[in-house]
Amino acid sequence: MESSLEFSSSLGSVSSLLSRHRTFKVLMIGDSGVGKTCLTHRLCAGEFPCRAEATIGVDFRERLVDVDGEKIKLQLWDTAGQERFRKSMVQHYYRNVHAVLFIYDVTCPATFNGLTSWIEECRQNSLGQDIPRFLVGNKSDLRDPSRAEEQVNQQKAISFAKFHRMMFFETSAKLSPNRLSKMQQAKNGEAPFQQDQIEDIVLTVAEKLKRHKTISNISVCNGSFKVSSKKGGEKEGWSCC
Ligand SMILES: Nc1nc2c(ncn2[C@@H]2O[C@H](COP(=O)(O)OP(=O)(O)OP(=O)(O)O)[C@@H](O)[C@H]2O)c(=O)[nH]1
Repeated sequence: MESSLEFSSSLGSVSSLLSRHRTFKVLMIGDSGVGKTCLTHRLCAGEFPCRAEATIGVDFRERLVDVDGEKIKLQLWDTAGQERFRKSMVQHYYRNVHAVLFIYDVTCPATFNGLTSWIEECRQNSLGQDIPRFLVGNKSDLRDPSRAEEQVNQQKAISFAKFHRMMFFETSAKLSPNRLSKMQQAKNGEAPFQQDQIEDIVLTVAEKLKRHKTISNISVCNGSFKVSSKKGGEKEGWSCC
């Protein structure tokens, strides 16, 4: 009896070990309105939220990814872009971060120019080039070739990413590349520029984290926790899926 109990308890611990996975904290940062919340939804749940409100404090979503047979959990921290909603949370944002996604809006150069201050804030909180960092230009569905000079030039963004040793993606949290391509082709009669799939971003981040050598102290857990998920006032101009 005793030995069968021992056997079943060791089976239990084996199955609990098998169901375990490494969890990585990934910070989503950038100016207010660039689409951090929508991208987080899209990356984790595969959909564009019908409503988007200003994030207060922080919200997070998780996504389990299989990388070469290993389950990797990405815990995406959707931070507040508005200073008044992030003040008290900054120290929580930067604790035990494994990767950062710097997000800007391709139709709003001010959000691209503002990236240096986000990089500086990371540096001040001891997050430098030693962890994987990614640059993501969002809202590519809103690109209008006839107004190219009012938008963020893709080559400029690529150079910026190279300079800061980041991987670069340009994408849309709202529309899939296939739909975008057809729409853009119909609109301009020209080939659309390369669009990155949302799924490529998820897999690239997970793969980078799995293989990253300098990341130590990675938490292994099955559960999760929540700091705050309050959302603030509705933003003007949000659109429905
Ligand atoms: N067309 C288009 N609109 C988008 C896209 N991503 C987000 N939006 C819209 O942009 C607005 C802001 O999106 P949010 O995700 O709330 O932006 P945020 O960066 O989280 O903003 P804060 O919480 O204030 O930091 C909303 O109206 C969204 O519907 C996109 O890829 N394409």
